[in-house]
Amino acid sequence: MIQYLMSSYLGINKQDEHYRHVSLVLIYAISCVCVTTFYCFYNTLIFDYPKMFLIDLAGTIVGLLALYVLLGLKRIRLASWILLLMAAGVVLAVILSRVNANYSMAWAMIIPLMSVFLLGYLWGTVFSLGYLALVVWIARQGLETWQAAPWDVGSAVNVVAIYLLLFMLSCYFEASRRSAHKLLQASNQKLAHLASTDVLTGLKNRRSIEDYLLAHDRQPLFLAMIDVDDFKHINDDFGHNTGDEVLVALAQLMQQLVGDHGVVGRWGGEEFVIVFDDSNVEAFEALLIQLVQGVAATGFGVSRSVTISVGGSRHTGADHKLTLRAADEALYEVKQKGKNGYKIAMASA
Ligand SMILES: Nc1nc2c(ncn2[C@@H]2O[C@H](COP(=O)(O)OP(=O)(O)OP(=O)(O)O)[C@@H](O)[C@H]2O)c(=O)[nH]1
Repeated sequence: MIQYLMSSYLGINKQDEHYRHVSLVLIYAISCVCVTTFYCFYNTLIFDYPKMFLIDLAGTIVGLLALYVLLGLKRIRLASWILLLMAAGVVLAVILSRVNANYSMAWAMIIPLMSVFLLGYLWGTVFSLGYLALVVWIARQGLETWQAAPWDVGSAVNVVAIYLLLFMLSCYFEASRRSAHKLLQASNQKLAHLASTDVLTGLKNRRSIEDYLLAHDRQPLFLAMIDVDDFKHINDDFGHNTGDEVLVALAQLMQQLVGDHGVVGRWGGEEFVIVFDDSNVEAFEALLIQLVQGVAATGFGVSRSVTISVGGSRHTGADHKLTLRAADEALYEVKQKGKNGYKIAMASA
């Protein structure tokens, strides 16, 4: 339910940096409403206590207000403040009530935890320390609640020490939560990069190119399939490592020629693909000529000419697999006709 409310009202999902913080605020607001509503019934139907009923009713109203501010107005910080002030008020009421002499101060200990979790370090610290000062001041006034544990130096030191310890613990957990989230985000980014990049050339890989085509399914584009001619001979004559170096150099050259007019990817083996971000066929054809001539004119450090065959097709967004097939068929025709050339398929997909 929490997940559903968070994603539909606030657009926050589990990967979001603020997920844990906001879910805590939401859980807290819902719990407040549930508990105070239960006590509203309890203090009327089971144990008739009109004064407490009114207090419980006020708690329910404040809880609902916090929920509205959080989910309706999307004001997370304001909702956090409302909830924290409500908790601080309840704790003060407990401390000031004469009947709670034995344990009244114990309740103050939830404030440093709640303030850091709900408001973050800065305001959590300000609120927490301000509240500690208020509690100490109340204790110093006597107020007839402290006879059971007199407010002497010893008790003051102990209360302050426990309070600060809880405050530091909450800061520690908040810090570790944030750094764990940062690490997770960094490793997710790294994984996403690895999953979409070709290890040898650093170009986009096949999956990434297909995602790119799917993401541009409404925009007319051109696509080119490129195959290095007789690459097997380069490997056979100069070795696999040199073959790799040629592929890397080819990737760089193609990226340089395409520039920011499109994206270059490695389809697999000695096959590359270019998605040309323009619907102008003349510009696309000019690029293919540049590619074929540019590769043929480059040395690549091997005593053998390196050439490419290119098949192009228009992608209108219908089905990128059809576009790829059309480009592949055009490429096959170039290979059949003697390689080192290009062809643009007439049919478009
Ligand atoms: N060095 C290197 N070679 C690769 C890599 N991937 C595929 N190859 C080689 O590329 C060659 C492709 O050979 P073929 O499919 O016969 O194609 P080709 O020799 O280019 O011939 P045509 O396509 O007809 O021009 C094979 O020898 C593969 O081993 C790679 O990452 N590095």
